[in-house]
Amino acid sequence: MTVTTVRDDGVAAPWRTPEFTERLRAVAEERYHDRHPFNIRMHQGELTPAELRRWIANRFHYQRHIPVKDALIVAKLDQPALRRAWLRRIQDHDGTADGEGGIERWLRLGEAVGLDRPTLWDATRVLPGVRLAVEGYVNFCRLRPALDAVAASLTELSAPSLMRTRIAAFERHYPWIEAEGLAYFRARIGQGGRDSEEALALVHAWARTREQQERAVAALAFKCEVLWALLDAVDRGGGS
Ligand SMILES: O=C(O)c1cc(C(=O)O)c2c(n1)C(=O)C(=O)c1cc(C(=O)O)[nH]c1-2
Repeated sequence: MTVTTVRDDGVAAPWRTPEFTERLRAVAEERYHDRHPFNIRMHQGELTPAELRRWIANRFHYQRHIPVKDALIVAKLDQPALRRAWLRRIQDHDGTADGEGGIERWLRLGEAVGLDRPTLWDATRVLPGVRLAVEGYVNFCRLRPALDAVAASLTELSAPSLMRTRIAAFERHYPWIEAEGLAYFRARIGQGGRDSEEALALVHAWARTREQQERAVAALAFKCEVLWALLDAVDRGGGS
């Protein structure tokens, strides 16, 4: 039970840092897509090759838009040090030259399951629900203040643990996928841990009032829904 302190002016006092952190972590854990039935089936080794290909082709649509939404966040930052830190995320995905970066690693994952690059880039396999979920996330970061957009990225608090589970599941249940194809997930363990700690520090610095703290928690809940809706669409399937 948490006690809500209301000040004399009737405005709820801000949560102290440990309670605020606890609330953010609770959302990132309890509503995270590692609990989605599709991910559970993936981890139990129950996905068919066609289902894995469907997930990889549709998740590419998310991956290719992450640097786009990060560029929208950079445009909201007015300090060189903040922009420098956030620009590194774009570099993680795009690399500094052709043949590098997270998008390249995801394309190689696609090739490891038999999806060629043009098929991933032309987006013909992208399901309507996935398109909407990704657009919802990009537009959220376009239209909301930096606090909300950065707080939404905090799903990454739970991502490193999911990456470890996923790598173990792929090695055990889907040996037909070459180990080299899993490089994307291996790289994300370190990147996700570092990104989420940096984002958490920014959210703590910027959310000074209870209203701002509640906005941050709501932004994170929204992002959990984006990831959940994306997997709902992939789970349901349809199309090729
Ligand atoms: O595979 C996943 O389950 C997963 C989840 C998330 C996430 O929690 O948002 C990201 C990623 N992967 C990812 O690869 C990634 O680059 C990434 C960036 C972000 C973000 O919101 O800025 N989330 C995620």
